[in-house]
This record gives sequence, structure tokens and C-alpha cells, in this order.
Amino acid sequence: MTDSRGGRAAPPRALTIAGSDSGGGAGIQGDLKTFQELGVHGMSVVTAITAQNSLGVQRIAPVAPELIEAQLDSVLGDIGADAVKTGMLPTPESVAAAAAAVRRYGLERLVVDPVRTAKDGRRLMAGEAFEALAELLLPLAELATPNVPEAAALLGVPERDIRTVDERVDAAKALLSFGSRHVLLKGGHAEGDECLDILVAASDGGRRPALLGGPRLARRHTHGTGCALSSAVCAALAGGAAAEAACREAKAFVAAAIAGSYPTGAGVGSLRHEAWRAGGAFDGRR
Ligand SMILES: Nc1ncnc2c1ncn2[C@@H]1O[C@H](COP(=O)(O)OP(=O)(O)OP(=O)(O)O)[C@@H](O)[C@H]1O
Ligand SMILES: Cc1ncc(CO)c(N)n1
Repeated sequence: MTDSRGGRAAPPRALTIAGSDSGGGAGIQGDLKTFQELGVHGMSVVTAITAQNSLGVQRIAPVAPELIEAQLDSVLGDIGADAVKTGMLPTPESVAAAAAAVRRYGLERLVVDPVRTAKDGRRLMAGEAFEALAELLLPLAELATPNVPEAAALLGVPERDIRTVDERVDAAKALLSFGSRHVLLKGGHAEGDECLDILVAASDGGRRPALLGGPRLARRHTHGTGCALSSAVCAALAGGAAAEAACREAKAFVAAAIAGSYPTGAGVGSLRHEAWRAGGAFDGRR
């Protein structure tokens, strides 16, 4: 396909506003791999640099808020974005910068992944940043993608109160009160043979939840699943998909990437982001 100027038609544009993961599996690196696999033009605004590997997070340095703003203006003032996702936002100032840009550039298709900790439990967002995210960013989001611990933190309830499917549906509905138009409560941290994500919409008050099921894959190397999910949703939204279709596609993308995951280093290894494109050619035994 060619555009009116005789060049190749441009792919949809997706932007991630997140932290760098030096290990390459999560954060900016995982997001850009996901964007590439799903055929969108990927862009990044780096909010923090982490020294990180399969064993955990060794060091974190937040990027100065002015530099975050400069990156946002460079990208959005020139190239623009059809959809945006946020990941690690290390300070309240970084949350405010992201929220201001979303407003200023009129970005409707925003996915907020309320990242709190890394897999090793290391805190990626301080308490104040997490509070700022709830106040400033969630009301602008088309979709929020909390896991169970993040949902519990937002709702101020213990994690053990969000266990059964009914409890998780109720929690997802309650999370709509933070102002996002949809909530996808992820099931990676829940129990059982099924890995069930629950999607609710503010348009019907959460009364008709969509249950996005799939087998729980017995894999150890799951570093970056949350980042892959939210960036895959973002890519699908950039391409024009509706929220539910985007979540279903993202879940299938992540399941394929988990099925093909592989060891890196001595700890929790990486997803195989290309597994989806390869059409299930990886079965996890490689
Ligand atoms: N073992 C698994 N088998 C199949 N799907 C899984 C598995 N673990 C997680 N998922 C899926 O991966 C996606 C991310 O969910 P998860 O709850 O792991 O996110 P997260 O906790 O934010 O990830 P992270 O630990 O990277 O921050 C969801 O769609 C979830 O259903
Ligand atoms: C930079 C970064 N963002 C998000 C996560 C969550 O997996 C991580 N481990 N690192």
C-alpha cells in the first residue's frame, strides 16, 4: 500500500511511557518488542533506568521530570501516537508529566498498567507515585490493567479478599470508581488451573464482565508478562480495536509468549515475544 505521497503507508503508532529493564524482558524493552511483533510503530519515553536481571532489580535511578517532559513533547509534538501505555512511573512528578501530556495532546486510547513491584518484590513505584497514579492517570485511561496485589493496594483491602472469581469480579467493578473506562483485573497471581482475566466496563457499571480464560501454563520464566499484556493491548488499540477485542488478542499474545518462554541467567527467564508471530512454533521445550 502507498500513501498520497507515494511512500509506504505508515503503521499505527504506539507509545510506551515506562522504565528501562536492562535484562530486556520487561519495561521499555519488553514493550518495544511487543509493539514490533504486533506491527505497530513503537516509541518510548524512558521514566527510570533500572539495573535488572533474571534475579531481580539491583538499582533504580528515576529520570528527571524535565527530561521526561522533553521526551513526551519530542514524540507527541511531531510523530503523535494512536495509543499510549504507561508502566513504571517512579515519582509523583513523572506521573504528573505523563497525565499532563495525555491531556495536552488529547490522547484517548490510554492503557495504564499500575506497576507497583517487580517479580522479586522490589518496589518500582513509591507509595506517593502510586497514589498520584490513582488520582491523576486512572481517570484518563481507557483501560487499567492491575494484577491482584495492585488491585488490593488500590482498594485498600488485603489480597486474600480477592481470591474467588466472584470476589475478583467485585474487585474489578470497584476499581472502576477510580475513573478508567475499563478495568482488566489480571489472574496471573490467582490460584487454580485456569488463568482468568476479568474485564469490566464503566459504560454498564461493570454489570456484564467479560471472562478471558485460558490454561495456567506451568512455566517458570514469566518475567515481563504484565508489561507484554499492557503493551499488546496498546498495540491493538493503536490499530483501532475495541477494548474487549484488544484484551482478548493481548491475552493470546502473552499466552503464546509464555508457552515459548526460555531461561535467561540464573533466575526467572524471559518471554518469547516472537512466539505469536511464529504461530505457535514454540512449545516451551526448547
Ligand atoms: N502461568 C501463566 N499461564 C498463562 N497465562 C498467564 C500465566 N501467568 C500470567 N498469565 C497471564 O499473563 C498476563 C499478565 O498477568 P500477571 O497477573 O502475571 O501480570 P503481572 O503480575 O502484572 O506481571 P508481572 O509479574 O510481569 O508484573 C495475564 O493475561 C495473565 O492471565
Ligand atoms: C522497568 C520495569 N517495569 C516493569 C516491570 C514489571 O515487571 C519491571 N520488572 N521492570
